[in-house]
Amino acid sequence: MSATLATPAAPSYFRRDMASYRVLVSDPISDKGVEALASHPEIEVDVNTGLAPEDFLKIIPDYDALVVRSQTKVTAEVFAAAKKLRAVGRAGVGVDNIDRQAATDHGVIVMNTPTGNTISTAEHAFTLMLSAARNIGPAHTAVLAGDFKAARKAFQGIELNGKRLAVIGMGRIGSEFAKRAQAFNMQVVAYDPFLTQARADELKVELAESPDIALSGADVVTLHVPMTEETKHLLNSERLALMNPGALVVNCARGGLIDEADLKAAIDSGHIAGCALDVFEEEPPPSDHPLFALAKHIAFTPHLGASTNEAQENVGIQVAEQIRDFLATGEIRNAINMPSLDASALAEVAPYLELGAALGRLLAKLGPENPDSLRISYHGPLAKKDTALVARTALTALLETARPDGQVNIVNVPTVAKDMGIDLVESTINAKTEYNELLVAELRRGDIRFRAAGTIIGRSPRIVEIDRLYVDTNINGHFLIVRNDDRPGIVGALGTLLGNANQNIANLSLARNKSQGNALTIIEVDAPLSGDIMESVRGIPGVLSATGVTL
Ligand SMILES: NC(=O)c1ccc[n+]([C@@H]2O[C@H](COP(=O)([O-])OP(=O)(O)OC[C@H]3O[C@@H](n4cnc5c(N)ncnc54)[C@H](O)[C@@H]3O)[C@@H](O)[C@H]2O)c1
Ligand SMILES: O=C(O)[C@H](O)COP(=O)(O)O
Repeated sequence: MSATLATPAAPSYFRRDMASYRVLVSDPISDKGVEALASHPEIEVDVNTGLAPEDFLKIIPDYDALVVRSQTKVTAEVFAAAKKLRAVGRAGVGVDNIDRQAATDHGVIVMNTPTGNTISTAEHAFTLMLSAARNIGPAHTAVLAGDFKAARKAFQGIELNGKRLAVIGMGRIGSEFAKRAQAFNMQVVAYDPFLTQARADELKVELAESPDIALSGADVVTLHVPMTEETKHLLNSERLALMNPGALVVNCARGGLIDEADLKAAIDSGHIAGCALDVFEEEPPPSDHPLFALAKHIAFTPHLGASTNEAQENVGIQVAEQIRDFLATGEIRNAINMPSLDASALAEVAPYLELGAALGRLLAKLGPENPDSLRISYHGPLAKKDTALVARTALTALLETARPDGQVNIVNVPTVAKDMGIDLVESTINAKTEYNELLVAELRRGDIRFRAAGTIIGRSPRIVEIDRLYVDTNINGHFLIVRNDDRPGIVGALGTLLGNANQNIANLSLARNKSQGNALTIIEVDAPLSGDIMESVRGIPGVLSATGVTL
């Protein structure tokens, strides 16, 4: 399963220079997903599910990417051990089993597949609501046990027609649940901090301004929010008390959203009729879980919301394609810890990513030490393009000089820069420049400022300005950058010195600062310049400063 990567479409800056990638799939995903990964000639896939945490820790250092569902716990300890890891793909929605901060700190991108299991999960949640309302589970068990007659008396159901349904979390799954409930003639009220009145109108649901308002007088509540510190135990005894007597609770999102002890107490008190749960605070739940003692209006499933062939094929293939494309081309889709950049946006801004990296490396050599900010401005039509990663790329290249060996990358660079006290400031400027589009990078320490700029000519990035002097140079190669008095003979002396040192000159760019009587000379050479050559350059009369830079 390994060979050489096809011609990369992405900027080299996003890829590591390596022959192949190893991907570990540590939770079961569909065969088609595994095939989509393994079909890439450069990707070697190992499917190794159900690993004990200590075994997982032992093998994770060998992998460049990891694919999980909800079982594998990708903790800070895992990220610390996973020195080669660049990406974690979640075949599903919830990422609460992945330590997002640790991933970001270690420069690992985390992606999920947000849409692949929406319908299956909404259908499952809806099925759970119907089951609890009509006692399907307990009645089924009673029939099998020969208690047909008794069960007909015991299992009086709840009709949903006309009942008030509170949907907490009106995202993808919540919205699909609401549509199905409307087909059952339920009155839907929704709470979601990101739900606009226009969207609520479009979905024909009542918009509640708070969870309490949504729950007040509700006959059923269904939860569809992510599990976070803020949403933990969002359904507790106070909120359950707001619901109508005889109400039902449905949860197909995450167990921790409900205080299970409060729920049990509310059911025991008779205020809440029952519950339908696909997820539990602890998974698997203990077999003597207090809620399992209930006899009526209950429906429990073992986290099956996304477990259909259709959903698993969707998320398995999606995650495989996302990881494959990220490793092979740098394309970023559905990332949760950095901006995404799809294939067409990536193709459009790829030359600017290369240019941003070159400007970052240049400023690291020529700009002030101990900078407090890097300012990136986008001029002309570039200002309207998807530049989200250009500034990150420039900042990464700048900081890489201080933190080599892959310690900083486009994922963790905001955190690293913050720790170093460096602000990244971006701006867009519509005013015309000499160039159609211009990318300007300026490094500052207090009042000291140093800037460089570049543009794209054809498809080639060029540096066109250094320290406000116009130049024209390539962005890759070895350069001698000299500040010198603006008088005859200096360029000749530089050429002679380099010739004597057997250094071939590939290109030369000159810029004169007439008002100050000095000039900037940029000479591209075939090989890096040694310390001795640099000393000799600095010794040429009229040379004010000289720096050797490899971009
Ligand atoms: N049981 C399963 O197998 C299964 C399957 C898929 C998803 N899930 C869970 O369902 C959750 C929802 O999935 P989705 O695809 O609809 O996600 P989504 O991102 O489309 O929707 C989540 C919504 O919750 C809202 N929200 C966030 N905090 C909130 C709060 N405090 N109160 C109210 N709303 C809040 C968001 O604004 C968003 O609209 C996931 O986070 C996942 O944990 C479970
Ligand atoms: O968040 C999700 O996508 C669901 O909880 C599905 O989890 P699973 O992939 O472990 O079934």
